[in-house]
Amino acid sequence: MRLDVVTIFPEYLEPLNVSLVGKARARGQLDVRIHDLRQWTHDKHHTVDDTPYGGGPGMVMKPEPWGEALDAVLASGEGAPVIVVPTPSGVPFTQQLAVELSTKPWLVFTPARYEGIDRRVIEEYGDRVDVREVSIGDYVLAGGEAPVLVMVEAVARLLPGVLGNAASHQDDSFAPGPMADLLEGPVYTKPPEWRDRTIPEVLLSGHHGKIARWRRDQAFRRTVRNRPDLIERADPAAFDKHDRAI
Ligand SMILES: COc1ccc(Cn2ccc3ccc(-c4cc(N)[nH]n4)cc32)cc1
Repeated sequence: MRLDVVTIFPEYLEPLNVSLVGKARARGQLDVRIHDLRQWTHDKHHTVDDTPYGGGPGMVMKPEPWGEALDAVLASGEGAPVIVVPTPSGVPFTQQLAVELSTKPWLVFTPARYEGIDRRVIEEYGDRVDVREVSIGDYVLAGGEAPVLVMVEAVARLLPGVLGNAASHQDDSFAPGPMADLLEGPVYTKPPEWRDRTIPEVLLSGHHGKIARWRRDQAFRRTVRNRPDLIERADPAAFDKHDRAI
């Protein structure tokens, strides 16, 4: 997979050089290219913003630099990428969307700042390629770079061979399967006792059936407590009489 990011803060994307994504890049599983939007400005101040038509607070990112940048990026690769535009007003970024994006050969992220990008840029490229406006949550950030870090990590970990243990994402919360739409339950490791706190006996029993049932029970309880909305939207058939008794 190729990932391009166009930003006025290239240094914000440094975390893509470390850990899971950094290792995937080093192994050649990910081709990540970070571009400074200002290289496509032509004035001495490298201007990327201007006042909004119609008035209002803040500034809007000018279309010309983005147009030159995206033309250059799209011309530098084969085929058509999916352009992902982080925005508070986008569709929710979900595990399902992460899975879909992980199947694409090329993603181009356009994290903006100020009050966002001139709408005509979205329209221009929406006429040419698949453009997705995506929100990572119902809270307001100052720009799109943090959402890019979140989305890249969520997508990269789904790529074959990127996660060390292939099973690691198969049991994910929100992934299809018996734990679908349930939150993660509690996890434990050595030592067996820490500050007078011990491990639930069932986890030491070696009885895989009981352990699986206990883990699902814990996940169900945590979901009921922290995300009852996930229970309500789930298929009732997904829960047996034991769950319903909780
Ligand atoms: C209310 O309208 C606003 C418009 C823009 C902004 C600042 N800003 C500029 C670019 C940009 C990209 C993404 C996000 C963002 C995404 C999520 N989930 N929260 N915030 C915020 C962004 C604040 C508010």
